[in-house]
Amino acid sequence: MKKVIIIDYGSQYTQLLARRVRELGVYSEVIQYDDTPSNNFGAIILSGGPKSVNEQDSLPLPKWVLESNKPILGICYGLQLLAKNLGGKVKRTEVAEYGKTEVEIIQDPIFYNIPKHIITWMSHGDSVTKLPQKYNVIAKTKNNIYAAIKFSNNIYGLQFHPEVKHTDHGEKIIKNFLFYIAKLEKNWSLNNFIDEKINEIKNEIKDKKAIIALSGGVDSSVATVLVHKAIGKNLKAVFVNHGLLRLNEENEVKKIFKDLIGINLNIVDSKKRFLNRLKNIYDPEQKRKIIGEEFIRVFEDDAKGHYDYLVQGTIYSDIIESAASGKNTAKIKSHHNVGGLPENINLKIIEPLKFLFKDEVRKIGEILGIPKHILYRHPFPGPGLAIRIIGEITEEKLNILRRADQIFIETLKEYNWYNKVWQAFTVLTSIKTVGVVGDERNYDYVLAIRSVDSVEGMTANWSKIPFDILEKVSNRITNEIKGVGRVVYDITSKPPATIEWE
Ligand SMILES: Nc1ncnc2c1ncn2[C@@H]1O[C@H](COP(=O)(O)OP(=O)(O)OP(=O)(O)O)[C@@H](O)[C@H]1O
Ligand SMILES: O=c1[nH]c(=O)c2[nH+]cn([C@@H]3O[C@H](COP(=O)(O)O)[C@@H](O)[C@H]3O)c2[nH]1
Ligand SMILES: NC(=O)CC[C@H](N)C(=O)O
Ligand SMILES: [Mg+2]
Repeated sequence: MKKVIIIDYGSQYTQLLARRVRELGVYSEVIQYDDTPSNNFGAIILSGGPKSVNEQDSLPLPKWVLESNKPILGICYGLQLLAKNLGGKVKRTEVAEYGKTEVEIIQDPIFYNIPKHIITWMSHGDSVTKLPQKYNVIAKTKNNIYAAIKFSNNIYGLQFHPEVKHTDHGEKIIKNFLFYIAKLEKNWSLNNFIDEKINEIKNEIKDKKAIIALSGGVDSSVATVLVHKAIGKNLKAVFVNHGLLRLNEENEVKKIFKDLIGINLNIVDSKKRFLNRLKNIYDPEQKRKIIGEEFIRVFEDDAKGHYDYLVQGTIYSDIIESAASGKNTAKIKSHHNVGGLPENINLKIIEPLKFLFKDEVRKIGEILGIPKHILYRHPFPGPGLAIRIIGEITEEKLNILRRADQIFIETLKEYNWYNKVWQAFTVLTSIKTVGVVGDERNYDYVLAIRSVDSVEGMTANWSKIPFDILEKVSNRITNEIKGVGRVVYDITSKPPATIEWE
C-alpha cells in the first residue's frame, strides 16, 4: 500500500494536509526534511513554512526528493523551494497575499473539473518571480503572481493552500493530485490502519515484552487493545498514581480496565515520589518536565530488565504542541509524554497512534469494540491536577481541586451536558479575594471552571453552558468546599489561550 510522505517545513497547516490526504483514502505520514523516509511511498508533498527559502538557515529540499522520481506537490514554501531548486527565482515581492485571493486557472489535469476562477487561501510574502521557459504557469492571481506551476508531468507547486476549507475546491485539487497525477490507489481506511499497525508491532516487538502506560484515558485505552491484539500476554499495563489524580480515578481506571481486556494491570503508587519533586516548583514548564521524567523512571523501575518496550498513547496533538512535530514549529508547552521526556531512557518507546488525531483515535476504538463510555470520556492530561493548580502544588490545594472537579462534572452529568462538551474541568488559581459569609470577612481562593468544545484539541471554543447550570456549580462549590471564595467561568477560546491553564 503506497503512502504519501509529507515533509513538514513548519506550516500551521501541515497536520491538516495529512488529514485531508487520509480522508481521501491514502495513508500519509509527516516527516522532517532530515528524516529518512521509509521505502513504500508513492508521492511527496512539501508543506508551507514561516521562513523564506532565501534565508541562510531556511530548511532545504533533501536530495532524495527529486532523485526519487516520485510525484511531488509543493505548497507555498514547498512551491518556492521547488522553484528555487529547479532553476527559478524567489523574491520578496511588493505584493504579499494573505487570506482570500482570486485565482485564474489554466486547464491542467491537476485542475480537472475545477472552474476557471476560484477563491483560494493565501499566506505568503515571497513569490516565484522567474522560471526557466520549460515550466508552465498554470494559474495566476489578479496581482499577476504565479499561483500554480507545473514543473513536469508529475511535479507541481501551488502558492495557495488547498488543505484549508477557505480554498474553493481545495479538496478536489488534492484529490486530482493523488489520483490523476500520482495515480495512487484509494485503499486506506482506519480498518487498514489497525491491521497494518498490528503487523508492524508484531514484527518489531517479536517475542519480547512490553509495558503499556495506561491512564484509563481514550488514547492509552485504544493503544492497549491494539497492542494486545499484536503481542497478547507479553503486554503488561501499568497505571501510575502520581497523587495528581481526580477523586476516585484509581477505581475508575480499575473498572475501565476490566471492561477492556483481561491482562495484568499493575497500579504503581508513586504519590510520594512525584509530590516530593514538585515541592516549591511554580513554573509550568518545569512541572511538566519533572512529571515527564518521573513517569519514565517509574516505568523503568517497573520494567526491571524484564521488559524492553514502553507503549504510550501519544497522539498527534501532543507532538505538535511540544514542538516535536517540526523544527520550525513553535513550542507551546511540553506534553509530559513528548517534550517532557528525559534524554536517556532505558526502554524503547512505541507510539502506535502518534500520527492520528483524537477523533480518528475514537473511531479506531469503535472499530476495536471498545465501549463508548471509555471512548467518550473527556481527555485528562497526564500531568493531571499539577497543571490545574497555578503555582505551587500542595495537598490542601489538591484536595480543594479534587472536590471542585467532582462537583462540576457531577452537575454536568446531572443536566445531560457532559457529552455535549469536549472537555470540562476546574482550575485552582493561587489568587485569594475578599468575600463575606455569615456577616464575617472571608479571604479565599478564586477557582475557575473551564469547559470547551473542540474536534481534535488543536483549537477550541468555550462551551455555552446554560447559566442555571453554572449557577448551581458555583453555589455548590462555594458552599461545600472550604477554601474557595469565588468561582469564575473561563470564556477564552484556543487560540489565544490553551485549553489547560499551564
Ligand atoms: N497515570 C498514568 N499512568 C500511566 N500512563 C499514563 C498516565 N497518564 C498518562 N499516561 C500515558 O501518557 C499518555 C498521554 O496521556 P494523555 O492524557 O494525552 O492520553 P490518554 O490519557 O491516553 O487519553 P486522554 O487524552 O483521553 O486523557 C497516555 O496515553 C498514557 O500512555
Ligand atoms: O497527556 C497529556 N499530557 C500533557 O502534558 C498535556 N497537556 C495538555 N494536555 C491535553 O491536551 C489537550 C490540549 O491542551 P492544551 O490546549 O492545554 O495544550 C487538552 O485535552 C489537555 O488536557 C495534555 N495531555
Ligand atoms: N505559508 C508559507 O509557506 C509562506 C512561505 C514564505 N514564508 C512566504 O512568506 O512566502
Ligand atoms: Mg489522559
